[in-house]
Amino acid sequence: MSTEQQREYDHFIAGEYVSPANDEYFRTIDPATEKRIADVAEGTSTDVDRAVESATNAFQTWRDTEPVERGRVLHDIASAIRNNESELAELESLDQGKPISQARSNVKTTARYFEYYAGMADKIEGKSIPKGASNVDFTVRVPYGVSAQITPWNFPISLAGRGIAPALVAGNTVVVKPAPTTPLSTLRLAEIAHSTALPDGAVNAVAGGVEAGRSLSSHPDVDVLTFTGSIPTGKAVMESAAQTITPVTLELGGKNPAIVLPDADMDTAVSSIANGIFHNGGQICSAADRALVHESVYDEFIDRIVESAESYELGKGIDDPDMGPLNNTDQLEKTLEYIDIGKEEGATLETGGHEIDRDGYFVAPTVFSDVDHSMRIAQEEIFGPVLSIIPFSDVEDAIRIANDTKYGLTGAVFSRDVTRALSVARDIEAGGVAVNEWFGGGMGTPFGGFKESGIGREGGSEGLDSYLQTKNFSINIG
Ligand SMILES: NC(=O)C1=CN([C@@H]2O[C@H](COP(=O)(O)OP(=O)(O)OC[C@H]3O[C@@H](n4cnc5c(N)ncnc54)[C@H](O)[C@@H]3O)[C@@H](O)[C@H]2O)C=CC1
Ligand code: BAL
Repeated sequence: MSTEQQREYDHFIAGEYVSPANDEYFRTIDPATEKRIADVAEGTSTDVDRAVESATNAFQTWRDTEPVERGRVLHDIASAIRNNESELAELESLDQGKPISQARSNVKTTARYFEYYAGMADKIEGKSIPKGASNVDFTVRVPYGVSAQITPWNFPISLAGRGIAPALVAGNTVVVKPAPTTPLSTLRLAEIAHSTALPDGAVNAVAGGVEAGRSLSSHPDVDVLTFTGSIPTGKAVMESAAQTITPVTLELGGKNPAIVLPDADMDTAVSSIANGIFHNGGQICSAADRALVHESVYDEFIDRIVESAESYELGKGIDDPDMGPLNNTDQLEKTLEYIDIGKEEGATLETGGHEIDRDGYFVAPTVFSDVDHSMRIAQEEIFGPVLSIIPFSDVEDAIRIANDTKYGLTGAVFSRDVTRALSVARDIEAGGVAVNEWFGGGMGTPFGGFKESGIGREGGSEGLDSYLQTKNFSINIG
């Protein structure tokens, strides 16, 4: 299959492509050209019912598959992903807008999730509880059943892999609903997963938007839910899940602070924060949204980060620029609106601050300085290439500003004095804090938020815990 040829995508249910129940399709377009890529099945509650039923049927077989065999299948899925790397990366770059080299890296990351969790297949252990000579008491860890996964459009394939791999290795089956503006790579991922010995129906993908998402998150036969996206939709998903007491993992937004202390290595701070806010066009929950910079290095930091922002080349993903377009019109409008808000609030626009005059959803890398932390551009998630720089004179003040939002996802501290950096990092209220780098995580790193940034963790062994429940056995041998 070539991305040039396939112009219509159906749901992937029970091991095959299936037409939508109502025979309706929506269009996904190339955000760099605004031209149609493909028509995609519009998921309704009937399609979700079929997918959940398929996952329920496959659960019986998959749960009883030997753990070591489940691990082998995950390794095979990883190999199949690697064998299709070019096609998947092209699809992702076209549909999402990101530079092709970054799309390739995301596909490799997806394969790595399957490899990482494959190794855990035969290491899912319970424990024994000492209760004396007349009793044996132990726990086992068992899958929930059907795992529903609702994914966003910023890292479509790798976030699908981050959830599907641990769900499968634990013995669950999956229904995944990708975002409507980036459905293609997830549908292909489901197909590729079934080119292995995975039982038909163990991974189902239903395309669509709010209706499909709502049907899935409120489905009575879904046993565990994973959602990545906005806080309002996360709250709606949690409310749905509450009706059936379904456990949820929520990975929501961020307004992440990077604190630059007076003794920071400026090369490291500038390059890390520029990458932290402009990578993927800033469409990352863990982006470096706010730079809190000590007044003694404030002017130097601004000059250097502006120079870096202005060096970014923008273009079509397939031409591998530094930055692609934003993914969709809503995100373009939201970003431009926040740029206007920043100007109205009185922040100083240092560079960027405008749409690029060409087809597609391109916004210039934007830097605001003299931002007061009470401004909306310092409090609300923009999800675009917009950096807010806030000066500080006292480190206690910087920590207070860093924590004064409803979010608590990530943060970073830049200083040559690692002890000092760690003591500041200790006081930042976030699920993950880096020192002298941004995006420090990996497969084994638990990722998730404090406060309204989410519930639960993804990645690492904590990411596996989300897909396992504990069962206790107590045996009287007295
Ligand atoms: N934490 C993160 O990584 C992400 C955060 N966002 C934030 O959300 C903002 C808006 O982006 P959206 O795509 O509109 O986010 P969203 O949270 O509405 O969408 C995320 C996913 O949820 C699905 N969905 C939408 N409404 C639903 C419902 N009622 N029940 C179940 N599923 C539903 C969508 O189809 C998509 O698959 C962005 O500007 C950004 O601030 C967006 C994407 C990823
Ligand atoms: N595929 C990204 C843009 C869109 O379909 O709306």
